[in-house]
Amino acid sequence: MGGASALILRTEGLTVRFGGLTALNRVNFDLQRGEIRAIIGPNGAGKSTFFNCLTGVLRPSTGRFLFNGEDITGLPPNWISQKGIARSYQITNIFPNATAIENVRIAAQSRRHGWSLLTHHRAYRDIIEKAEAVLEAVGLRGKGDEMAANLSHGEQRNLEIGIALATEPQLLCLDEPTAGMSAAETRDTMALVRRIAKNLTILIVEHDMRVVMELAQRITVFHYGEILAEGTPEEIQRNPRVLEVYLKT
Ligand SMILES: Nc1ncnc2c1ncn2[C@@H]1O[C@H](COP(=O)(O)OP(=O)(O)OP(=O)(O)O)[C@@H](O)[C@H]1O
Repeated sequence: MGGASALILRTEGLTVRFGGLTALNRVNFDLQRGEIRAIIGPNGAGKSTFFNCLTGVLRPSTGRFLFNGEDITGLPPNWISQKGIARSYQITNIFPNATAIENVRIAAQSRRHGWSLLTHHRAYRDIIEKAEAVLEAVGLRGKGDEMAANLSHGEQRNLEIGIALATEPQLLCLDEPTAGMSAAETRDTMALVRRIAKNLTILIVEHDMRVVMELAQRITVFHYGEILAEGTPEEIQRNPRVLEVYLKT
């Protein structure tokens, strides 16, 4: 059989130290292509540090990670983005004084090398079409000309997902995508994540357990920078170690 391997991401002994503090300790983590995986764990467990390594914001102290079999440890964020890993941030990453479509278009352009408006009309048309498709995918059809600052909180969060999607990732890392959302917005965003998950692999850090249990196919639990448990939502919910250190707190 041809085609890409089932394994999209593997970390090997990923370790991050901040002075005397070990934020990630020899983490070995495998992610299958097409999965929706949640990472949970108490405050300070290392979840953000893990995302920061995968997106090139942080260089691990030791260990490495492979994306599609290629060691891309320590590459700068823009190179990692080119390889196909995108991240939607918890803290807003949008340009508030640009329109929704401009926000997505700028991200889509970052995918193209040597892009020039004057010489590549066709490419420009493609980019606009791409940006419109992305807006539609994140439920913002018809909002393209609105200033990002004027969108509701939920719409802004979905626009952030759109900005990440516009870079055409294979792996999308979502940082608390439903934080601060109303119940209705949370439901919409969960539906959105399910829709986009048909075409890519999703890694999600989320504190809202209902969201995690409903969305994720598998869950990895971090605790003090190590993987404490991994399994289906059902397995994690009845794992005594998880209950002890995490769900009860
Ligand atoms: N830049 C930094 N310098 C020093 N210590 C840091 C730095 N970033 C994170 N830490 C520490 O590393 C540990 C892991 O932090 P991290 O933010 O990865 O946890 P987390 O699981 O994402 O927590 P939360 O759920 O609160 O976001 C914590 O003890 C934190 O204080």
